[in-house]
Amino acid sequence: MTESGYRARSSTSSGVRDRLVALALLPSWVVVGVLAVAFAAGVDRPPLVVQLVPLVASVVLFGLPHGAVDHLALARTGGRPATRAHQLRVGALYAVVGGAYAVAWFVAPVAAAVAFVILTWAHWGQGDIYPLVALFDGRHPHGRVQRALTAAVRGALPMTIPLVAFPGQYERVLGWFVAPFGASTDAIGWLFTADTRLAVAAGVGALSVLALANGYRADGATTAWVVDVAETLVLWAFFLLVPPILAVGAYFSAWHALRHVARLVAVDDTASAALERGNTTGALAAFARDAAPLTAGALLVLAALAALAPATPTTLPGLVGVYLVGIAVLTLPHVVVVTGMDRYQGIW
Ligand SMILES: CC1=C(/C=C/C(C)=C/C=C/C(C)=C/C=O)C(C)(C)CCC1
Ligand SMILES: [Fe+2]
Repeated sequence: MTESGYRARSSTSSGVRDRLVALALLPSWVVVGVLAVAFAAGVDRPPLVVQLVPLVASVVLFGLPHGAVDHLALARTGGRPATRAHQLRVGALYAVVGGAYAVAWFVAPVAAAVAFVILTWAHWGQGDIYPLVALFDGRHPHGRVQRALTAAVRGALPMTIPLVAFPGQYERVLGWFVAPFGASTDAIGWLFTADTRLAVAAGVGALSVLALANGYRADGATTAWVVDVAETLVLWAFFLLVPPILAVGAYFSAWHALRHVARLVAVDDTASAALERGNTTGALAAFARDAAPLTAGALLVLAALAALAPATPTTLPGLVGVYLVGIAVLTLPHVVVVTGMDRYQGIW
């Protein structure tokens, strides 16, 4: 255990840490940075099919697969073998928790959609704490309160800044979520008004300043704090400038999922041994092998959901909407697993 409370596996040597930064953080900075600069420079908003490319790609590229190792991840993080009984327990968690949430989409689609945004806020925020704590000096964010503050900010950026900057697109995507279940966004029209957006911008702005200032006050200008400031500013710009379907799709795979994949690599002996030898492809191949069967399984869940929805969509945006509802159902149990990993590693 380190001073930060973070418990690394013994295999997470500093060499592996540097390679994890190169594997997971550099690509995310490049993707987010290049898109932010391009749209700041006045690139035209691309047609919808182009904006959908990252979301469609996330079916096989990091997005969907990042959760498909949950049956192994928790045991590995705890340093225990992922026995068949353990895998069945994780399967049961998915069936019960995911199943209940799937039913909720049919019964109360608008509430389920709002809950999905809040769930993603929490989960994407949670996902950004591990890399900050584990891959730098371990001195920021320090302690539960600071970590919760940082997570609240990180999750808020992808879920609220698009609402501030692109309310029409935001409402449209929420419409894709609920249309297959025969609902519309009329009941939550107030969310997209100028007053609400101003309040959200002010609230998330204040939260960002508070989290970074409190981090500086408590921990000083450590490497992790400097990275946190830079990432927070870049993500603000990214979500303010880049059309949200493109931005959220790119963020999902290149930022959230890739960071989780790095974490999975660090707890897997085969993958981290490959990384230690400088074999990044080998590490990713080990992840891909572990993730392949249940990525295919998740696709079956998505197909079942599309088939059972009262108004199965036939357009690409409509299908992407159902895909994201499927992701919602899979994310709730995934959050339970990741929270377990967080606890094993002393994050919370
Ligand atoms: C696409 C999109 C949206 C929502 C995306 C969500 C909620 C994605 C969740 C993904 C998860 C939870 C992945 C698993 O880690 C918004 C913000 C409504 C509007 C802008 C475009
Ligand atoms: Fe995740």
